[in-house]
Amino acid sequence: MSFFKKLKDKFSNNVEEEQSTEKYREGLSKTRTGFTSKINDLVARYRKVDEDFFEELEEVLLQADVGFETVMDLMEELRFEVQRQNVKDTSNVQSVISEKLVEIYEAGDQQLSELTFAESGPTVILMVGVNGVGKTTTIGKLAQRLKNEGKTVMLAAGDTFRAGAIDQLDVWGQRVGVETIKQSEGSDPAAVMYDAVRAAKSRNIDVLICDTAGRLQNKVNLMNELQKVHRVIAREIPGAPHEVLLALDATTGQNAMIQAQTFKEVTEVTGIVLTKLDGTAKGGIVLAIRNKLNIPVKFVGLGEKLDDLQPFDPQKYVYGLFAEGLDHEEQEEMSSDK
Ligand SMILES: Nc1nc2c(ncn2[C@@H]2O[C@H](COP(=O)(O)OP(=O)(O)OP(=O)(O)O)[C@@H](O)[C@H]2O)c(=O)[nH]1
Repeated sequence: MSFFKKLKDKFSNNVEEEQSTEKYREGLSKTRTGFTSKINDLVARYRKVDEDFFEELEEVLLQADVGFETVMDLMEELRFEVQRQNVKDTSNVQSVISEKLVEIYEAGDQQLSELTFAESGPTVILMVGVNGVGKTTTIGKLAQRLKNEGKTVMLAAGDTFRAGAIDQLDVWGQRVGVETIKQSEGSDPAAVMYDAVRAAKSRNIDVLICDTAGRLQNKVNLMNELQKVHRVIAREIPGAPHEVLLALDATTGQNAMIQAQTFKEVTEVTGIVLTKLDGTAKGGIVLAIRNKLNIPVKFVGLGEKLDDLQPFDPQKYVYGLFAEGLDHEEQEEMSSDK
């Protein structure tokens, strides 16, 4: 059975999983036009798997922001696998590429993409990231998702620096139907966090999501502010924050990688939310992040709608990358099963 057929089977008995897989397929359509279609061209042009084919494939992967080291690893494994399975025809290479991409992503701990929750009392999620990457939107979407799961949620307007950030978060809170703890613009973010943590505890809130300011201009200031916020939260709830999620804009490519490096240096990032993956043709950045930073991608933004924030799933991701690259035989195999 082909890789795609196995995946499709896995998700087809569950409506939610099927919808989520569909979101990936829709959200990755730009990447498919930019990256997957180039692979399809390559496959059509070469027919035979040889060294020239590998070299061109390497180039396509590099252009999709997959990242140098990941591409090198992938190419080495592909060469090995193609030989082992005696793949001669390029049309069979896609399935091998897909399998390897998932394998590379999943190397190590597979549970990493799940959120960590407190065993008792409020779970605190700290959202960090520079302005404009979609942090506020992500907080709103995440609040909605957690609420749908039956959890009580509260927001903390910790970005007291950027004009309008507090109101913007508050609007999201109202839209989702959760309370936002806030103070006036320019107030101390640590004081907001203190109020919010106390409120979350006294009201038995399950998850408190805290916004923070994302100024990168001054690394020392950023570090001081985040450390102070951390300290205040941890003093009120030992073990908190349970997650520090870094929001990165997928459309900014190499810049996103640099931001991740900087935040990694100033705070302990536990997961990445990769926003606007639907807005880039270079969706390979997911793999580069995993390989280069060794921080799990926990969520991906696949559009502007509330339910477009999806937990990251490497299998659905790879399905989204190649969804329309299935050959005729595979498509027929799948539709005859319906
Ligand atoms: N297409 C798409 N747009 C997104 C996604 N996430 C966020 N956006 C959009 O990106 C824009 C900026 O998001 P905001 O949350 O407002 O971010 P911001 O207020 O500029 O800055 P921060 O909150 O500081 O990050 C908004 O128009 C969002 O709708 C996504 O996954 N896909």
